[in-house]
Parts: sequence; C-alpha cells; structure tokens
Amino acid sequence: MSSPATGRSGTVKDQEIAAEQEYVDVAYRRLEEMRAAAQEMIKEGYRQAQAGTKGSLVDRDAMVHQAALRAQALDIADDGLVFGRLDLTPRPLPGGAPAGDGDGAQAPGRIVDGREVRYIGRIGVRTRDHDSLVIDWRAPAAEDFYQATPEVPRGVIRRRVLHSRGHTVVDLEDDLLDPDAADGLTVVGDGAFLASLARTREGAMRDIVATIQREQDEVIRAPADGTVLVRGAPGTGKTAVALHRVAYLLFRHRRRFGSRGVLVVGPNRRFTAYIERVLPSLGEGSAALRSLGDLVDGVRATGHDTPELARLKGAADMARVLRRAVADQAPGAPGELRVVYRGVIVALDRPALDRIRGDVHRRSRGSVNAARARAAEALLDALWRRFTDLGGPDAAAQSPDGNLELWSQILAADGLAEIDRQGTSAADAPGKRGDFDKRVREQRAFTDFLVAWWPIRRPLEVLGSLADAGRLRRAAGRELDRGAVTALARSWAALPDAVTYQDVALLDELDALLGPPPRPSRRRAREDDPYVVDGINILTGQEVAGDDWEPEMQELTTSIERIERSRRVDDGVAEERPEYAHIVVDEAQDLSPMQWRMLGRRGRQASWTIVEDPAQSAWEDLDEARRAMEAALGGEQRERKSRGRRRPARSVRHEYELTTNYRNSTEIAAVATRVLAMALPEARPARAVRSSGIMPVVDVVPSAGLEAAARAAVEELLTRVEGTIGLIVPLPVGGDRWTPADRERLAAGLPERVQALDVLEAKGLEFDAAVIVAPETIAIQSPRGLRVLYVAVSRATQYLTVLTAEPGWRENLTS
Ligand SMILES: Nc1ncnc2c1ncn2[C@@H]1O[C@H](COP(=O)(O)OP(=O)(O)OP(=O)(O)O)[C@@H](O)[C@H]1O
Repeated sequence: MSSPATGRSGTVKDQEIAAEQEYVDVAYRRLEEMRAAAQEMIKEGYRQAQAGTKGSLVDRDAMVHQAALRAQALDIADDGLVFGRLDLTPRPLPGGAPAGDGDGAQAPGRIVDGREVRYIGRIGVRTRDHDSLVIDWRAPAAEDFYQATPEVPRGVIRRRVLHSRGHTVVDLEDDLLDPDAADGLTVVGDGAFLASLARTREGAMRDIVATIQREQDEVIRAPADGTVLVRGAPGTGKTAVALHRVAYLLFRHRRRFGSRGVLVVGPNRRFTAYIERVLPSLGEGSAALRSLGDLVDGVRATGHDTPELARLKGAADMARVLRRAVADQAPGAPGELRVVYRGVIVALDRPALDRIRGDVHRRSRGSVNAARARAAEALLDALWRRFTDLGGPDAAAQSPDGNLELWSQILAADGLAEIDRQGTSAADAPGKRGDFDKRVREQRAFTDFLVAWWPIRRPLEVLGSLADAGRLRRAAGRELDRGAVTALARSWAALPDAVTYQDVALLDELDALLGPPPRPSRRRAREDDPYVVDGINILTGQEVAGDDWEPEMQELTTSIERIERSRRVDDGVAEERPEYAHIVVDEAQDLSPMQWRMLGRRGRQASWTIVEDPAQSAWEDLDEARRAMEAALGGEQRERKSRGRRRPARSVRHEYELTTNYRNSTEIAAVATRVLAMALPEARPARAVRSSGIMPVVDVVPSAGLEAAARAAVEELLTRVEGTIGLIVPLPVGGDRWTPADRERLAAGLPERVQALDVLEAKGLEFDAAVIVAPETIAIQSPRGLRVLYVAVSRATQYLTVLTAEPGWRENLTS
C-alpha cells in the first residue's frame, strides 16, 4: 500500500525531498561537465581558426556556432533542470517512436525496485556511458508525464512534480494514477499545482513545462504538418501552449523548422514583450517573435486606429484600392513626353501615356518597380507608332539632320535637357526602328521623363500619397464611399511619422504590388548602354559597377549573421520578405483580412498553429476574416485542386479546444461568464479551477469622478498585491477622453507594476489585479464592444475592481 503523507507528515515529505535532491545533484554535476565540454569545443573552434585557411574558418564557424547553441541550452537548463519523475510498470517504449534530433529522445528509465523510474527535465542529460539521467520534456519518453490519467494511466503508477528554486528542490507534489501498483511508494502533495496558479505575476509570462495538462499536451505534440487550430476561452493557456509547441517542433524537427524558421505573431508590442521570455526559458531562442505592427522590416507601428478606421483599413476591399493606387501615376509625374528624332518632334500626350501605363501595369503585377524597362520599351513603341503616323520615316530619310538646332532650343525652353548631338549625323539606316530607338534612348528628354514618369516607388510613399483625397478617390472605385475616403485620407496625413498597426498590413500589400526595387546591376558600364546616365542605370536606379568591379570577398560569418544579412533593410523596404516553415498566430480572432494576406505571404510553404477565441473578437465580419484566413493557409485553393485525391499534408486541419481556465479565480470567472452571456448567449465558458475567496468589487461612481476613483482603486490594490496591476480604460474614441496622455496621467507616479492601458492593448495580458473603468462605455464603443469588455474582465488572477457610472452595470456584473 502507498503511504499518503499529505498534510500529516512533514518528515516523510522532507525525506522524499532529500532523496530527490540527491538525484538532482547528480544531474547537475553531469550538466556542469557537459557545459565544460561545450566551452572546450568553442575554444577548440577558435584554435582551428588560427590555422588561418579558409577551410578551417568554415569548420570553426560551424563548430563555434553549434557549441555556442549547446552552451546556451545548457545554461538555460540550470534553473529547475529536473521537474518531474515518473514511476512506471516496466514495459518497452512504443516501438520505433521517432527520436527527435535532441538528447534523450528514446531514453528508457532506470529500473528501481522492479519499477521503471524516469526523470523529466528541461533538457536531456546522459551519463558519460550514455545512460539517461534526465529525459527532455519534448521527447517521446516524456509523453506519459503529461498524458497519463487515472482512467488511462499508460503504465504510470505515480507522477511526481518537483518544485525547485535554482538547484534546490523545495517541494513535491504527487499524483497517484494506479493505486493497485503503488506498493511501497510514498505519495505526498498539497495542491501545489493549484497553489502555483495563484502565484504572483511579475509582468512576464513564464513557461509551464512542469505542469502542462493533458489537453494542452495534445496540442503541443500535435502533428507538425498542416494547420493546428486551437480554440479556448480566456486563461485556458492558449498562448502558453502555442509557445511550448514551438519549442516542441524545434526539438523534434530541428532541421526542418530550425533552418527555415518559425514565426510567432502577436497582436501588439506589449503582448510580445509579455511573452518574449517563454521560449528562451525553454532553450529556444531561434523563433522570430513579432507583433502585427513589426512584420514589415523598416516600419514600426506607433499606434492603433479607431475601430471604424481599423475596419476600413482591414477589409479585403482595400487590396483592390491599393492595386488601383499603385497603377495611378506617381505624384509629380510629367503629363507629356516630347522627343526629337532627326528633326521631327514626336510627342505623347496624357491620354496616350495613361494608356501605356495601364498596359504595363496589367502585365507587371507584383513587379511594378522592376517594370521600368518594360515601360521604357512601351514608350518607345508608342513613340515609334506616333512617328510613323506622322509620316516620319520618309521625312527622316530625306533630311537626316533636320532642324536639330531649332528643336534643341525648344526643348531647352521647356526645361527639358538638350538633345545630345553626338552621332546625330551618323547615317546608319535613318528612319528605321533600330536607329529610332537608339537615338531616342540617348536623349535626356527621354531618360529624364522615364525616371519621373515611372519612379521607383516605396510603400510608405504610396500610402502617404493617398492623404490626397482626390488621389484616394480615384483609387477608391466602388469600394469606399465619400466618408470613408475623407476619414482615410485624413489618417494618412500623419505618414510617414505615425504608422498604425493596420497600416502595416497595407504597406506589406503595397510592397507585394510594387515588388522589390530592381536588383543592383552587376553589368559593367558600357559606353553604348543608353540607360546608363552619369554612372547610374536608370532602369534599375542603381550605380553601375565600373571595370574594376570584383566580386566582394565576404568575411566568413555564422549562419545567424547570414540570415540577418539576407533580411537587411533597404530604405524602408525589406530586400526579401522572409518566409517561414511554421507560423504561430496568437489572438487570431482579431486579424483583419488584410493582416491575413500579410501573413499568407510569409507562409506560402508553412505549417501553422492558430490560436483564437472567437468570443474575444473585436472584428465585425468574422466570415470575411475567415475567408482571408483560409486563403492565407492556401486551404481554399488546395481543397479545390485536391478534390477526389488525397489531401496534401499541408492542408490537413487538426482542431482542439482547451476547456480549463487557469488564470481567473472562480470568483472573477463568474463575472466574465456574465459578460460572455450578454455578448454571446450561446458560447460556453471555460471551467475555472481555483477559488480565492476574494470577491470582485463593482463600484458606482459619477462619470466625472471615474479617473479619481480609478486612481484610488489602484492605490488600494497596491497595498494588497505584490505583482502586476492593470488599469484598463475605454478606447480613446472621439479623442477627448481616455487618450494616451490621459492614461499617462492616470499612472503618473505609480510604480512600474501598474500599467494603464486601453481595452485593446490589454488583449492576451494578465495581471494580479485589474481595475476596469466604465464598462458601459467599453460595451458601446464598437459593434463588438461587449466582447471587448469580456476580454477586459478576464485579465485578473486575484482581484477585480470595476468602476461604473451606471448603477445597472453593478447588477449586470454581479447579481
Ligand atoms: N498547465 C498550466 N500550468 C500552470 N499554469 C498554466 C497552465 N496553463 C496555463 N497556465 C497559466 O494560465 C495563464 C493563462 O494562460 P494564457 O495566457 O496562455 O491563456 P490564453 O488562453 O492565451 O488567454 P487569453 O485568451 O486571455 O489570451 C498564464 O499565466 C499561464 O501561465
């Protein structure tokens, strides 16, 4: 029989802790040796470099890089290396479970007293003889730790969680899964897991490796292909699970995901700052973590649009508007082209030029900037046609030099460059197309026109040009009404200084339409290249290399540096848009169609993990966003193509629902459930598991006194909680109250652990205590106001204070 020691015998527990400490000490000693070996490898790499040959530099590069990664992973494991122990009925591992690339993937445990014992930890640790000391939590042999239940024990008799501080085991908690097989096993525990949920929040999310629950583990270990779609109410661990899944994928499929990269996308910068420590604490520093406002290199969103503007900017229609904007002529483009050929003036007027522009655009979608050469050829075609219509070839044949002098003067008077006279007397087939093209291309009148008429455009400049309401109206088509045009044009007057989160998706769309700026030309400057003017190739806008051009000798770099270099920023536009092997999208219910398009371009070959709670969505037309999501995942197309055939791996969908709320106390969850019932009567709330005995407070105060009451509530809470406090206010819609300046004033002089934020900024975050101001305002600020309020009231772990100016809201929230 097992000897339950819970609550009765501190001594038994102390003995158990001491025994575990001995084992943990052995693991740490071995970890120390492994760290020393990694350091030795780094030194060895540098020693090899001293040989100085290229080959040894490459070896050094690889060796130092690998060793540095290893050393980093070992350092990270230093805190709480071992956190779990399984005692199992001995049995073979499920045959041939694929081993990961990492340590300890298939390590069996040790046999002790007829039972198999496995220790689970942050990384795999083996003895010098390759016996397993600690199994990596992501390895197949660790699955039982998370998956076993009393109903399906999977051979597990006892599961033990070790709580440590640094290298010291401070507490234990056991689950007895198979009492019949537990003879002689001690079982201790006092609800440490639930207690850990009530811990103080320090403002940054922490990893949950030691306490991942079964339904969460299923998501973490879900297949690597296709799309994993995770739904769950606030606090069910969606974000935590998504991040642990990244660590799992990188461990089990290091080659596939490590080299092509994993992108984690969160709604805003505050959120990415909140979660940024989780992956490094799991030893994974290689995933790119970006907010929706930081996905385009060289651009940084500085604020949010009002819900109304956000809806306009996020709608799928905007893609058509931008396509038309790109096809419109650039600001300052000349309206007429005049060249002289052998004494004949040939001109194209605005309508003719517009037709040419339209034609070239139709053929150059996605590469508008690179189409300047095509535009030049189209202009030459049109000029030639015009010239032949004028009977030019005959005239030119009769009078090779014509009245060149006269036309030079006319051009100069118009501010156009003088034509180059050199070679004009050459008589090679005057009046023929080849001669015509050559001589026209040589004229500054032509080349200067080309540069101004088909400029290399940048996304920020194009979007900024739409601050001109006339220009935006031309691009708007039927997609935008008058009011929308005015509102949007006004919002873009702030560019390029104030880019919003929604603007970033539009900039990415524009970048995709414009294409990258033409590649630097490696063509040598040739005397006879008509498009090289003053050492610049005007088709590409790049300086042309001279005769002394040599391929650059690049210093050998680590692979990380090379990746960085390939994503270098040029003038606010990424040279190459990075594509990823896996993309994690958090708070996906809030992505607009335009944002989905932006992500789709980064994951054309990717598998996806999408995490969402439709009940928290601030987006009005979920169907439109859903269609955009499907398009981003490539689902729609592939479904059609694969009809009747096996679905390709990429389009496979795995759906999961998380059902337990680990954040809110049951008392706070009850308030959230009331708001959910108002927002979405048919929705199912998650089950909260921890009751605190602390009742939420709803106070009614006059509207004018809300700020003072909020300040007082925060000051009071500061005396009650040690951790973070969120002061959550309505959006600054209308612009006269709850502005960023107001929020700053509200938090002025308060400690850093108090954050004053608007309801949308609070998405995904959590606090020990939250003060929600004016729920009545939040609820009506946007068509989805009640869902936004639901987000706000589900942020706190311990204390919730709501301040309202409407007495009815006390009832709404509490009775
Ligand atoms: N298995 C677990 N063990 C310990 N803590 C957990 C566990 N699962 C979740 N948590 C904690 O619960 C809290 C909520 O998790 P998380 O923020 O991931 O939830 P969410 O579903 O993303 O919430 P929201 O929808 O509000 O963004 C976090 O503090 C997280 O660390």
